[in-house]
Amino acid sequence: MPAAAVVAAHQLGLTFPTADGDVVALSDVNLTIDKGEFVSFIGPSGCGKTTFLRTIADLERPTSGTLTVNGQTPEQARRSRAYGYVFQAPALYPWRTIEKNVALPLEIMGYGREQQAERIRRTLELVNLTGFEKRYPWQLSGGMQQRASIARALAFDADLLLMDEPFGALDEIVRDHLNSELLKLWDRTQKTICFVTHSIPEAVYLSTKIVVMSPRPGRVTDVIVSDLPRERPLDIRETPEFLAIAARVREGLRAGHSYEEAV
Ligand SMILES: Nc1ncnc2c1ncn2[C@@H]1O[C@H](COP(=O)(O)OP(=O)(O)OP(=O)(O)O)[C@@H](O)[C@H]1O
Repeated sequence: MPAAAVVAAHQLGLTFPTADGDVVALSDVNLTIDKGEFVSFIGPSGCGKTTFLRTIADLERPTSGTLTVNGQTPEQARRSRAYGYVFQAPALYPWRTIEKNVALPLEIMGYGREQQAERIRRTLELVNLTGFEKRYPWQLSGGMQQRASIARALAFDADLLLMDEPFGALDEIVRDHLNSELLKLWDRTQKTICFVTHSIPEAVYLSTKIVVMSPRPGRVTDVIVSDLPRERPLDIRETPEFLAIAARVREGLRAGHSYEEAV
């Protein structure tokens, strides 16, 4: 029997009631994410990217359809610590050192001191922050802080990593560097990654699957499976294969009339 999909959405809908009427954040979303995939969600502001991630994380409840995470309800998956979450801002505690920030979920989950130390060592090594254990967040660059928050999300070995525009606030050179590091990390750890972005090149560079979304109502307008090789040097972005996928993403965004509508 094939293993259950890591994420399976079927006719998923989520409507927020507001003072100005209902906001349909997600409408009829059908999507399957298998183990080891790197899936990017791209689309203009308000198309439901964050809401979809938050629904996987059980931070929002669907109002119609179904969503399973590792074959379980999002609530069961949350209780079994199925995922790590990385936010746009690093969200590190300024009064804690880097190692103490990474230790936080481990403390909450009751890991012993030795196990904590081992996991901190391993995850800081994965994000190339060995040697920075005793530093405070403000002593690190923005890119390093974001790597520390990725380490924190990886510390308890969740197989699923949810990343909401983790590099959106960083300059392009740092972002390029972190993108190629993230791909290596993904390759080494075999995690399943859901990644929200506004950047077409970032989505194409990172993903095995690109989910194009459109607002009002928030919906999926295209799902593009990438046939780029797993090994991706940064200059792959100049190849015809890469540009063809980028063109299809752009086309999908245009087809949703995303940028023509008045806000
Ligand atoms: N708690 C809430 N209450 C009411 N409306 C909400 C709530 N959360 C999100 N929305 C609305 O749902 C829609 C989808 O929001 P969401 O944040 O998922 O979009 P997004 O694609 O992630 O946008 P961005 O790129 O700006 O982060 C938007 O219209 C938003 O205003």
